[in-house]
Formats: sequence, C-alpha cells, structure tokens
Amino acid sequence: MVENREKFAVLTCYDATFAAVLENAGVDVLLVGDSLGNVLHGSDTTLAVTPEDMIYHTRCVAHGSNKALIITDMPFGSYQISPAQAFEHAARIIAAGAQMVKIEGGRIMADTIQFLSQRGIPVCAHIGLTPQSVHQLGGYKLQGNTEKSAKQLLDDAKALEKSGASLLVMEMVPAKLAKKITQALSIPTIGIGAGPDCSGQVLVLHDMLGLSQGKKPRFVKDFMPGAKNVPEAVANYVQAVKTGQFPAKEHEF
Ligand SMILES: Nc1nc(=O)c2c([nH]1)NC[C@@H]1CN(c3ccc(C(=O)N[C@@H](CCC(=O)O)C(=O)O)cc3)CN21
Ligand SMILES: CC(C)C(=O)C(=O)O
Ligand SMILES: [Mg+2]
Repeated sequence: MVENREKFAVLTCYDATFAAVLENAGVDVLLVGDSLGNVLHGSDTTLAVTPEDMIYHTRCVAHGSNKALIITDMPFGSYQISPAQAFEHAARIIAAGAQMVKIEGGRIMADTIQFLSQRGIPVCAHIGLTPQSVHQLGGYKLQGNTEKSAKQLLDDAKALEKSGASLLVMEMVPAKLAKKITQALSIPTIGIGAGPDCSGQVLVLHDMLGLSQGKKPRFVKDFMPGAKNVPEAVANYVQAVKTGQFPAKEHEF
C-alpha cells in the first residue's frame, strides 16, 4: 500500500451504542470480531463462537452505525470445509449488515476467498497469529519470527491478494516483516501487534478501554488514562493511529 497515506483506525465493536460512539469519534472500520467469545462470553478462546452469534452482533452494530465500514469475522467451523460452505455463512453475515467478511488463514484459504470475492462478497484475509488455530499454534504467540516462517507469511499474503482479498490483517508478527509485506502488496494492511508500518491498526475495544482481565498482550494500550470519558479515549486512539504515535516501540515485536 502507498506509504504516505493517513493510517486508518479500526476497533472491534459488538453493539449499537458503541458503534455510534466509535463512528462519531472517527473510527473508520468497525470489526465485529469473534473476540466477542473472549470479551462478551468469557471464553478462553474464540472457538465456541457461532454464525448466529456473529449475525446477531453484526445486526446490532449495523443498527448503530451509518458510515463506518463493517467487517465481520467468520467464526471457527463456518468456512473451512469448502468455498460453498463459506459462501452460505458469509451471505447471512452480509445480509445482517456487514460489508465485508474476515477469514483466518494463509494460501490454503485462497480458493475460498476467490469464490466469495468473485460472487460479490468482499473479503479481509487474516494471517500471522490466527486465534482459531490456537491449539495448533500452541498458544497466542508471535508468528513469522524465523526466516522460513517469515517467507511463508510473505508468500501467503501475495497469494491472498491475488485471490481477491480486499484487506489483510496481520496479527503478532515482527514489525519489520509487517512492513515488508505491506510494501509488497497493493491492498491495505491492518496490524495488531505488527508494528507501525501497516496501512491501519486494530485493537479489541475492551483492551483499549482498559477493561480486559488478565495479562495484557504487549501490543495493547489502554487509552483511558488521560481521557475524561470513553468517547474521548476512542478519539485519542484514532488520533494516535493517524499521527503514527500508536503503536510505539513498546507495543511491537
Ligand atoms: N481481549 C482480546 N484481545 C485480543 O487481542 C484478542 C482476543 N481478546 N481474543 C482473540 C485473540 C487472542 N489474542 C491474543 C491473546 C493473548 C496474547 C498474549 O498473551 N500475548 C503475549 C505473549 C506472547 C508470547 O507468548 O509470545 C504478549 O506479550 O503479547 C496475544 C494475543 C488476540 N486476540
Ligand atoms: C483482533 C481482531 C483482528 C480479531 O480478529 C477479533 O477481534 O476477533
Ligand atoms: Mg477474530
């Protein structure tokens, strides 16, 4: 993606009230993330989230917003079987009010992304730490930190762009690799724990409001200190992303 464009700010969002607050504070993209399994349901993983959950929360967010782009995660088990299975669930998510769906996985998902995008459904790809594969990855760990895995991620990113992906999320990858991948693509990238050189940044809403329990990942910043209320904290996040102040060195790998 071209370097000198203003960075865009993304937050996860699960309901109508926050949709309006985030949009009014300048958030460009609302991501209805399957992280709702963690922050709304109290699960340790995103694996138990259902298509019905994602459809319900997409409808809530769509009712509260009128200009932000709404991207909804396809939940675990709703797209891995076949492109046809993915289309059936994606169509229900789009009907609920999302403009794009997000799919975790590298080149193995290229056929599915091509199937959806050629049939009118824009797709955001997601590589690096893909939380739906937590049991295979052995935890929520940094990805692409060896020469071989870095090359694989770069090749995945190129394959996903070629298959018709409109956007690419990179989660927990070294900042240097995220920069290289962003420069190698013509579609915008969205980073979380991927350094400052992606086209946009995303955080889980509850994390940036300092509400999440337990150990906080390195890439999280609480924007409540220094803000007089929630809308101001969100506006400060948007400003920090757009001016390149967030993420700082302490948030990257
Ligand atoms: N509230 C919340 N925030 C998230 O960012 C998030 C979710 N939930 N649920 C789905 C996934 C899971 N994610 C996670 C969860 C834990 C770490 C974590 O513990 N990271 C540590 C350890 C790194 C390591 O062991 O290498 C870190 O210091 O960043 C990172 C991402 C990101 N996503
Ligand atoms: C953190 C983002 C990228 C996500 O997938 C989610 O919130 O589920
Ligand atoms: Mg997700």
